[in-house]
Amino acid sequence: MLKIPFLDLPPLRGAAGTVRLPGSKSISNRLLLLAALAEGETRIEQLLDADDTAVMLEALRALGCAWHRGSDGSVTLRGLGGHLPVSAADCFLGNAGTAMRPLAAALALLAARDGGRYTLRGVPRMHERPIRDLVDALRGLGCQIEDLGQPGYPPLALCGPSPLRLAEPVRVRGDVSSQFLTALLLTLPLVAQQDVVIEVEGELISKPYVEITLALLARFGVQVQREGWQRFIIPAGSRLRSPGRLVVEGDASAASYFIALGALAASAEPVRIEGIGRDALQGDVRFADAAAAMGAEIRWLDHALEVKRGRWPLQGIELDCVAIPDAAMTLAVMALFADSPTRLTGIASWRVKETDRIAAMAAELRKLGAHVAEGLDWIEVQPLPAPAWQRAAIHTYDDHRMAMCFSLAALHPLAGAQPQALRILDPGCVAKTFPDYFETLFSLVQADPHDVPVLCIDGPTASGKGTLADQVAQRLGYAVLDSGALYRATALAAQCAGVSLQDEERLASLAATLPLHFDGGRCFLDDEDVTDALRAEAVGQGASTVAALPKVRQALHQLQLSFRRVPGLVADGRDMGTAIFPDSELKVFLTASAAKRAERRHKQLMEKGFSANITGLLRDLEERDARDKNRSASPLKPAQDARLLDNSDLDIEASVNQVLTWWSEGRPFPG
Ligand SMILES: Nc1ncnc2c1ncn2[C@@H]1O[C@H](COP(=O)(O)OP(=O)(O)OP(=O)(O)O)[C@@H](O)[C@H]1O
Ligand SMILES: Nc1ccn([C@H]2C[C@H](O)[C@@H](COP(=O)(O)O)O2)c(=O)n1
Repeated sequence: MLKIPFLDLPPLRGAAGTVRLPGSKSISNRLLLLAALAEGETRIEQLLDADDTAVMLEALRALGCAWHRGSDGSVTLRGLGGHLPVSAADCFLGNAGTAMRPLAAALALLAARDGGRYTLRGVPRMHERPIRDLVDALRGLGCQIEDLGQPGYPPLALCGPSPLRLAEPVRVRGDVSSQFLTALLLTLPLVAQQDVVIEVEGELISKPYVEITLALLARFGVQVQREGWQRFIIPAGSRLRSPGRLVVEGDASAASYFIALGALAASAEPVRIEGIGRDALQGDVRFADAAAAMGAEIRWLDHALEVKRGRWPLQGIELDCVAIPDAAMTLAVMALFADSPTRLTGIASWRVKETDRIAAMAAELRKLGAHVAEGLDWIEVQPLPAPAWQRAAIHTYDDHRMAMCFSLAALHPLAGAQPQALRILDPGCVAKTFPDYFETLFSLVQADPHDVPVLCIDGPTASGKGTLADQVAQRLGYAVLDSGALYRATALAAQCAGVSLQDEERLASLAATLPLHFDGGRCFLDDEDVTDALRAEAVGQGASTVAALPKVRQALHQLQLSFRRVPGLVADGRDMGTAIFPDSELKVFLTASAAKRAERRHKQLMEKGFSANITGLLRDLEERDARDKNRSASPLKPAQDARLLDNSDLDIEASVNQVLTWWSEGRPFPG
């Protein structure tokens, strides 16, 4: 997961491969609530593990529901059988509408029936998201609900006891959010000693989400009767009973980004999306039909779909999106790649989501250069001609879907536009529903290696290159190449195989076939973790010796180039800027006095439990400097266009900030 202020996506030109979707948010949070309220134990597999489910799980724990996570990621909940063991709790629900609405209903009804006082709060945006229609419906039933902030919005207190009035139909508006109806449907079985009737006022939106609710209630033994979409009856005696084990299907809204990716960029091999298929419960799966209408070639399978580019350019569509409100955002970005306008209607609910999505979408599409018109419940996007694409920093409004759908704009070279970086601000907001979204995207996309930015940090031993490279890479969301580790691994492998450090041929063949891989910051030769062994001074000296051999350097060249992958690379070594990535955007030559470097290395070795003598270290590093500088093959020296940074008197943070300042200066973004 990327917790960084911005992520620069390089221009992307293709896509292929397989993505396994995270569990559906809507299904996950409905199942969590049902399982917590039901009789019996429920094991939920492939539950979404993201911010919105985390706040739901924490709230359930605060309400007395015991649950545990298995090693396979499943969550098992011990159902409360409709009775809360605590009479008071304060629950923080972040910005999770799928937690706030049904919990408000459940706690209001249970407090009315059994007594108690429960409070529900969220982030500031949650306190701007209307809940009045649900609160009015619950008050109509006799529930006591206190507005703790602005009336009609969270935070709320749900209090009781108070007599419930279940004889008359409960009326709820259905034209703002279907979640109000869902909240009542999920929770009224708790008090259904008699038939309970819900009547919907206004035209119900997002009906497929209500279908999910009804299907999941059926899995918990409650068969809701309905007359069209206006009247629902929860039969007397309904009880929530655990079905035991449930599997969450993949998130259909999240699938939309990969369907669009396939439609835009998969020309040879498809993008295969696993976790939903033909019989998916979620309405957003119908996004695939909209994508097909724009030109995508889609193959439906039982539990997957495969998407390729069909018609190109895409064609604009006019679509009532009332049934696919979340996924519809992706269509607005696809519209840029079409040859006729796209008009999306029936999206009034966008105004009250994580942000005002109509306003946000229009503002950010305009930053890219698009012509956009908007109304109360519609948006119209004109195709973006190749020369009109602008370099932009996309604001994401703490809205995961803004971040995910705008990432597709990095495919602009496919529209013939000038390749340029696209900045996504606050990319970590995807944690709400898809914490690994960007990592997943990177595993599927293709870029021209020369478009993938590289930041080189070269310099003498112990100057702090590795430390600086790691921290800069973390702040940019980029990968790291510790090229010294490749020479160190060659020296270590030679030592283990009894190969002389003068035998250039054998050393080169060892280097060319090194069984080396990196995982979670650790370095492995075959299956052996050699991270610490590589740092031994003797191995460093051996590395310096083998690194002077041209054939060894040649043997490691391609391996180093292969680290240049989307979204970018920070490479540290001696010749990153001079020999391996001479076209890199920023080359830093990092130095510090020999005395400072010896001091730092001494401290570093002592901390790792190696014995070391500072005078010996100073002598060794001066010897190593001399060998690295004076060898004929790629000697240690600053590239002509390198920035020099002497960090003898700079701490790590100051060095990192200096490099990030240089980096930002070199790639300005408007706004
Ligand atoms: N600016 C700094 N101020 C103080 N200590 C630093 C600074 N930069 C790095 N260090 C410390 O110096 C030690 C050596 O740093 P590091 O391992 O990053 O150097 P290096 O240049 O990558 O070395 P090598 O080339 O041998 O791999 C580490 O313990 C690190 O924490
Ligand atoms: N690009 C590189 C990286 C490293 N070396 C050599 C020089 C060093 O003495 C040795 C170990 O590197 P370190 O881990 O200390 O950075 O490898 C090189 O020649 N070129």
